[in-house]
Amino acid sequence: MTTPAPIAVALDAPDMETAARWAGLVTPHVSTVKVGLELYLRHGPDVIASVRGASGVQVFLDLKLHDIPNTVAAAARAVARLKPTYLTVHAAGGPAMVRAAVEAAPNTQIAAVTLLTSLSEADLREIGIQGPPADVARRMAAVAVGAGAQALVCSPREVAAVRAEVGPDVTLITPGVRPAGADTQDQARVATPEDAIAQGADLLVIGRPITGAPDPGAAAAGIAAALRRVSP
Ligand SMILES: O=C(O)c1cc(=O)[nH]c(=O)n1[C@@H]1O[C@H](COP(=O)(O)O)[C@@H](O)[C@H]1O
Repeated sequence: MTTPAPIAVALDAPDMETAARWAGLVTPHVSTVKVGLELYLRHGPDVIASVRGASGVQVFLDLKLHDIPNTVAAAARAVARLKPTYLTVHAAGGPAMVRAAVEAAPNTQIAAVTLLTSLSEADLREIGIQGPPADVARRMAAVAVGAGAQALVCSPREVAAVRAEVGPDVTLITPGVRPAGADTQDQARVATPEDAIAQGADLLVIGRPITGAPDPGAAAAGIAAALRRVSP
């Protein structure tokens, strides 16, 4: 039995049955499954037990909390009892907000999202964020880690810059991952799974390239095998 690959499969499904089926198919091959807004807003906490099953797979709860510190602390406390391995917040909420989440969920790694992978450089200019994405991601990363975040979410294009900023002890998580030749869909700053690992990512978030495949289990196994070839 090979070790599961450092992949979090984004279970962006319309219903719990589909999510649980995908989780069952990919779980032998990957370390983690991710529950996001669509599933959590539809089904609430029940979805966590459903995708976790009996497998012991790690659960990543991606709610991207972003509000005043008091509200984020209360929300983080409310989901901490579900024991997710990771919980996302937006780094742009600022240091007091990130710290509030960290303190409210001491047994969960708070993963601060630096800069959404769907934003292009033109989008960033339009919303008034100046400078190359790597510089912006580094600044966000430094603030979030200074506030106690144990993990960061960034594009694989910026993961090397973020690693240089925060050092080896922070878990770097990269969505915006597409196998060579795959459709990028609404993702703007992407790289292949092999490149993301080579640039220093610890955990790759991959959704539609796996869940949209005719056989999600085989797709996950294929990407896991490709990763083992670059990082045995
Ligand atoms: O926090 C995230 O997981 C996240 C941050 C980010 O910057 N970009 C991003 O795509 N994600 C999530 O990662 C997943 C990517 O899914 P695919 O584009 O289908 O591979 C989705 O569930 C997104 O919500």
